[in-house]
Amino acid sequence: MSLQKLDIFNVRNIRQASLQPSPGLNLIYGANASGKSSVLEAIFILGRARSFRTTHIKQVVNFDRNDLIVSGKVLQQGGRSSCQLGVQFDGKVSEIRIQQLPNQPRHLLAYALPIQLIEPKSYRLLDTGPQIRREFIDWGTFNENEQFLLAWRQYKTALNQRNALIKLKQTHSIQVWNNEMVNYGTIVDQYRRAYLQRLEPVFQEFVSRFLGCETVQFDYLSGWDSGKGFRQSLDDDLDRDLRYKMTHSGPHRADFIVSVNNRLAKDFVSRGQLKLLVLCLKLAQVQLLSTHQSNNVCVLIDDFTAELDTTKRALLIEYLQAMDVQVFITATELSEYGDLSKLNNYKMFHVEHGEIKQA
Ligand SMILES: Nc1ncnc2c1ncn2[C@@H]1O[C@H](COP(=O)(O)OP(=O)(O)OP(=O)(O)O)[C@@H](O)[C@H]1O
Repeated sequence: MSLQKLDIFNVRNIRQASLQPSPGLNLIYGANASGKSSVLEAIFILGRARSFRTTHIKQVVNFDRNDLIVSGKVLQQGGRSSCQLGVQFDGKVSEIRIQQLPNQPRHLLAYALPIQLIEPKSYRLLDTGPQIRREFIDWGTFNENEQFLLAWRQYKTALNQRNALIKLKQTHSIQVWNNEMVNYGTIVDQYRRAYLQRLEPVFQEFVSRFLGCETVQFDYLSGWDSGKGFRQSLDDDLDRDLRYKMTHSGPHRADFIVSVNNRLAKDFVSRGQLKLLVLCLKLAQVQLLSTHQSNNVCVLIDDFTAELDTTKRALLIEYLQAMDVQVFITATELSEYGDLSKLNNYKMFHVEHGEIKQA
């Protein structure tokens, strides 16, 4: 998969731009506030129908306009087929078009253009609550296996029904939803565990390259008391659930822990190491997916590498090239990535006051 053409209208300070990116590395460079991150934001919108910088896409629309459009052509199956994608926001609602068909669901967009984003806030993956780590596992599991989404949706439906009964304190039919939750929740749990098991050795490889000979380990927490099992936990939790009007046990409360040399990573590694660990986690996901389905991910790296030293930056570029994925990376100076002339398949785009030109 690679984005062969990208058209942007009214995304932040970019009024209109058209790019034909390289299927390999794309370096987006320019001064501060020129619009580099906005290019990445536009690509993210094309793959997710939302922004990664704001919860309200309305803020992304150019100040002087009422709507934004991002469209693009994605080459699939090594260029044997292509798919036309479009996302339009008219100030009130977003519309997704796939192959000119209007009102398409978000998950089809996400499958057509899988995006891995690495940006300054990514370090939160190991530093804040579990929601962001569940999203991390689910991104990988979702892209690897379409069955995961089906199981997850059935689980969410059962959870919502159970929560509705709990709020009304109507417990007579709660077992029906407990059964559904256990059934689909167990499937979700198995997919996630299997995914993390495959990811762990790939992560270890990246950690060895970027951080040295540290030993890393994942521990997945299912979201219920493992000694009791899911069903028993639901039964035992009922009083507490009724009191707090919510279901406390289940894969919606899952988490995973990253340990380095048998210690909880977030509690003892330095800020710089934490960022490198997150980088390794994200690269491991990309590597795993691109082994599974050739050239399958579009990687966006925004303002993340500023804190990496020159050697690590060069290493990053080297691995990204070896993975054969499409990459968009922002930089204020061209020299930040050293001598790029030895690379194959790269293009540079200069951004100035929202105008983008291939350099
Ligand atoms: N809705 C909007 N309409 C028009 N311009 C906007 C809007 N939102 C933000 N801007 C402006 O767009 C410009 C580009 O922002 P962007 O974050 O893309 O720049 P950047 O090149 O990534 O900067 P930096 O290197 O500092 O991160 C900024 O001047 C910003 O103030």
